[in-house]
Amino acid sequence: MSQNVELDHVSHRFDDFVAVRDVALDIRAGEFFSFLGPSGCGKTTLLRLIAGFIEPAAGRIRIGGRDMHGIGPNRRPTAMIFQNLALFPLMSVADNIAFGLEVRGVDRTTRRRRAEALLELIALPGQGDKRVAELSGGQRQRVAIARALAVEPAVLLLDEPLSALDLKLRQHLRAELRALQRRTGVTFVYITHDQGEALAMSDRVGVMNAGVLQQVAAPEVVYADPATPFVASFVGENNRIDGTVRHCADGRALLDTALGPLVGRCPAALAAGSRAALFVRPERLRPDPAGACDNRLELRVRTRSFEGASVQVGAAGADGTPLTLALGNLGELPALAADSALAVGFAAADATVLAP
Ligand SMILES: Nc1ncnc2c1ncn2[C@@H]1O[C@H](COP(=O)(O)OP(=O)(O)OP(=O)(O)O)[C@@H](O)[C@H]1O
Repeated sequence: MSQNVELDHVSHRFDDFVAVRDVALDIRAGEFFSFLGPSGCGKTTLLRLIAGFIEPAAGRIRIGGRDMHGIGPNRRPTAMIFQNLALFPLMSVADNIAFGLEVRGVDRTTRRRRAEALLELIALPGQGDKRVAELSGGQRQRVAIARALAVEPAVLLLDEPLSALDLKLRQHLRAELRALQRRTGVTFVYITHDQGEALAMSDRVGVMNAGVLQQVAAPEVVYADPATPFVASFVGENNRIDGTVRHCADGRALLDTALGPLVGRCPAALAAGSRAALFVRPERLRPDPAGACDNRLELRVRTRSFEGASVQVGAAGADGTPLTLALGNLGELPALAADSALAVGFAAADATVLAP
């Protein structure tokens, strides 16, 4: 059974330092939710607040509608998986998985049965008698997840559980973790500084910076419709062009920039004369010699790097503003010699204009 997690204006401070600032959010029952943000932004603190290792300085946390104030970690319907898995290396895999059940006084036969069912779930059937020390990194990861699921938590809290693994394995386990979450229906609250991980696995992502939750939305929305300049820059590659608002109406803003006038979508109204930044993704810029797009930039090529599926082009405007283009490797690629002129265009609908 899964439950929702309600963060009702939660704040936390360490002495004078505010680590989590007024976070208000309802994580839905059965959702895969990720908190994404740079190191030190308060993700772990938030997870520890939900787990009950620390109590919020202000605000309330409710799980399944129940106020968690004063309820210790082992009495909450949560289980947590840490970065360093803290498995017992010399114990068998089955005993590791059943450890939490043993602590709760569950009898041996039930423990064994439950461990075997979980070994099936994590695709390690019949491996219960192996020692943890005999398993690969990825297998240990799955055992740690099985151990956390053994006590049937309503909410599983995961603190960067893949960060110690190599890239290939991490990518493989992303898909597995996602499938496991779907199969069990348990609410997953995942924290990571890896945006690829958060985007690939989550139903919704909460992007954090300096203790503040900046945006909560589906991965596609966070990528295509960033709510703040921080989200626009932190999630994926982005080009930023600063300027002054000439006018803003009907969700569109015209910006005067050193690269000429540019138009983009603006999610929030901007006052004429105010400073703003236009963001456009590298894959949304394309060579546009005929000037067919809403926006046109006259650039000079600086670098060209062939990356297999795409070619990354580093370029700059007359004022030195750096821009990156990602051209899909779909046909003949332009030669783009260093220092050659390059006219680039993009659609207004593909650019977001935000107040700094
Ligand atoms: N026990 C503590 N005492 C004092 N300051 C702390 C304590 N725990 C965390 N902090 C501070 O609070 C801020 C948030 O820390 P937190 O561990 O939540 O960040 P994080 O986003 O999880 O970072 P990372 O990805 O590096 O783990 C940091 O600036 C950190 O130095």
